[in-house]
Amino acid sequence: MPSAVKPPQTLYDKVFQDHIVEEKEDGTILLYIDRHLVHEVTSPQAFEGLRNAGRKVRRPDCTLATVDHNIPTSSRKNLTTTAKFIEEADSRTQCVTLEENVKDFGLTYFGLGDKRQGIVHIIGPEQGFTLPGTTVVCGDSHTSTHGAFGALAFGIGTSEVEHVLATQTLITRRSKNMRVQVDGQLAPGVSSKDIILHVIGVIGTAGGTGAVIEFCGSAIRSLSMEARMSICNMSIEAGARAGMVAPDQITFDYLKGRPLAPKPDSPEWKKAVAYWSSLKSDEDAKYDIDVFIDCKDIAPTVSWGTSPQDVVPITGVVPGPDNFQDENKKKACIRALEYMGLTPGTPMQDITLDKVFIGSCTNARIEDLRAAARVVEGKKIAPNLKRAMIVPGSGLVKRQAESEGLDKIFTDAGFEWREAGCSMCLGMNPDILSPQERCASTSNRNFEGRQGAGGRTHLMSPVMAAAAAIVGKLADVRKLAPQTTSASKSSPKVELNAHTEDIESDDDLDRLLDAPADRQTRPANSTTAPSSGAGMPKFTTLRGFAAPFEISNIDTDAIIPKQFLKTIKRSGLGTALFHAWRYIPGTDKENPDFVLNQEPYRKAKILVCTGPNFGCGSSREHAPWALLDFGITCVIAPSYGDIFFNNTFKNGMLPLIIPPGEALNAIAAEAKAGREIEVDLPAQVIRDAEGKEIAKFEVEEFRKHCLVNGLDDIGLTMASADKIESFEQKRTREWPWLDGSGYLARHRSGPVKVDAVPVPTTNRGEVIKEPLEW
Ligand SMILES: CC(C)[C@H](C(=O)O)[C@@H](O)C(=O)O
Ligand code: SF4
Repeated sequence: MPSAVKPPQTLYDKVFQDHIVEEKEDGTILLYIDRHLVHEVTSPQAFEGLRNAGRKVRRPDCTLATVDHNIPTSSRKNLTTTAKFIEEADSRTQCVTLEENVKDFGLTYFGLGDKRQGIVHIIGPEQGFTLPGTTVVCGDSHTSTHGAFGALAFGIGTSEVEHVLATQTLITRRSKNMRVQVDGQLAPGVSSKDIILHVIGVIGTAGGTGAVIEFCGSAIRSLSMEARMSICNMSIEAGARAGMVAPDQITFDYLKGRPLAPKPDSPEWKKAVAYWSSLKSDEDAKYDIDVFIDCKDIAPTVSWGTSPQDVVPITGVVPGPDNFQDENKKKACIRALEYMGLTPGTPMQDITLDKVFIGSCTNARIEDLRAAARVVEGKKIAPNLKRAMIVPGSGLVKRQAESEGLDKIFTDAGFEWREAGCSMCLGMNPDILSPQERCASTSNRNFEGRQGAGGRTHLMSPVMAAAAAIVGKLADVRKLAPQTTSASKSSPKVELNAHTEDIESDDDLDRLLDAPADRQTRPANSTTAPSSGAGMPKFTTLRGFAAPFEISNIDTDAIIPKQFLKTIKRSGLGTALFHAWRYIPGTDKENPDFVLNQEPYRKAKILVCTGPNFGCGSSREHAPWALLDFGITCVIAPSYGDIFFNNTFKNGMLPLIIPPGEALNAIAAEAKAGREIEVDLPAQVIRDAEGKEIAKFEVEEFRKHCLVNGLDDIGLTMASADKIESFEQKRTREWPWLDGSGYLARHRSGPVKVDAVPVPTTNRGEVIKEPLEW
């Protein structure tokens, strides 16, 4: 008798299914997390929460931490300690706090003095920490990058960081399945960055909302891992929860020999490859959304506006409001043109630049630097440029590039050659744009003020940024380097060898990686900041003024700009809320035109947005913290960025989805008239000031239950400890390579030796001589 036929599954379905610890009837799922990456910006409040509740990190062996966002990218020649090296006080505090936390909780950490340090989404894959079929999370929206390995990887907020640290699980629900199939051959000068910019141009920044995108098709299959990572990286800009690519031989070749991957050709490696090979979508698998793209329609692409969907081919012109049908889009276009200082109809190639930035977790891998260097070689950057920077994604990328002489090509051309970090991608460190400066950037976000208050960002690929640097304007790389074939088409070898720098003995390893176990139970610091350990405030009925907003795609950079992310507390962010809009630029004077500076909205408890996609972009939980601190506990909008949506619930706030139409208009009308409204969560209705019902709303049962009762997620999950434990036993049996066996084994009795340290070689196979000292 044939066994019961299983319905066809997608890649996402398979990985998700293999991580379910517990499933409730209402669809709430406790999901096991295999890999947790941690950085300095989104973790301090999470560790503080653990301390306050006297909790430990459940799986230090599955957790890897580094500093990347805040650090200067200047030379580290004179580095002695982080505390002395970082001049800016708040940045220093965040980095030093992470150092204390990794020591106290016994975590593996790549600090400033470690050549493996780098952007969190670059070091995970580089070390083989990211593996196919795993669940990977980080308090960072671009965690989607790791989906390139066939991992289910997504960004989370700080409350969820704390949840994962404490329980190694997350409470979640199934996402929709979306397929983006890209077929054909990429034309010369066109790379994976152009694919993803083009896709976002087609589907929009809310196109992937609520979905996990599987990228497939002949063009995707031909891409290297680096190129696939650039695509999955920007799934978040397409509004998706995550992006994934089915693992294949290219994936396995990339992973072979990485320190944290199973040892090459061992029985474990073979077992892992067999499992990884099964992670393909079944032929008849169903997708909720399907998008087909033909490579012949993709040209080198650049952004013109302040949203990643504002893209045109480099041969195009700046669009105007007449190019859009939708009223929201017309308004967004007018606003973007004004911010960007552009006139409709201007040829893109006539736009003059001030700065060029080649870096970020999208495009700072070795392949990106090689491609850019090919365009730049033997040329000089244009004299009108004030600054052109290359910021490698990790210390290892930097070393590899230097061993190939790429640094020389760049510096000869007039570029600065920097140390690894996030740098001008978001400018939390000193690398920023001045107001009105215009930058060609290989990063992923062109939001207002993203690279510096008033700064203007144009997104593009590394070869296009390199071409722009030479010309001094946005430029078509095909004119400059007609032979440039897409680097992304080349099938990769393991060229960037992973090192275990400075570890020569077991003692070194202990020094670097292991904190004594007793440190983990350090008593709680006293603090007034709320944390999940302290429980959540209850939400039942809320009556108050609602502030009306008509803007689309209000991103979390706008809700709270980067300069306010340097806090290690959750409180006190109310004055920073909508900072760039709320105050006259460069002053602390209120902008009288901004709604929250007007009566009665200074006392608003609710925010009503008639445009879609509220809270898109970064995972910063500082956005709900700022709203909360201002006094806003409920947001009403047609749709949300996924991570922001989650983050609000974790803070006892209610984000309501009300589709465009009569009900939303009625709420907005009450808001604009300055009349109070009432949000009744138990009854799921909204009433006007007279008590007349003006809208009904849906809310997930479990979330409602937690809000109404003020329940703490972590406490709830801890009650399922036995289920987590038995899931872990199964995991050890079926996927033994997932118990951290590299730097910090879970059940180690003595120091762990790091196996599989390959000899570093250049792309021509020549052995690199050690050491390249700073
Ligand atoms: C700081 C962090 C929360 C943020 C993110 O989640 O994306 C950052 O990496 C960004 O790119 O804006
Ligand atoms: S998007 Fe930019 S700031 Fe965010 S992790 Fe990547 S490099 Fe860092």
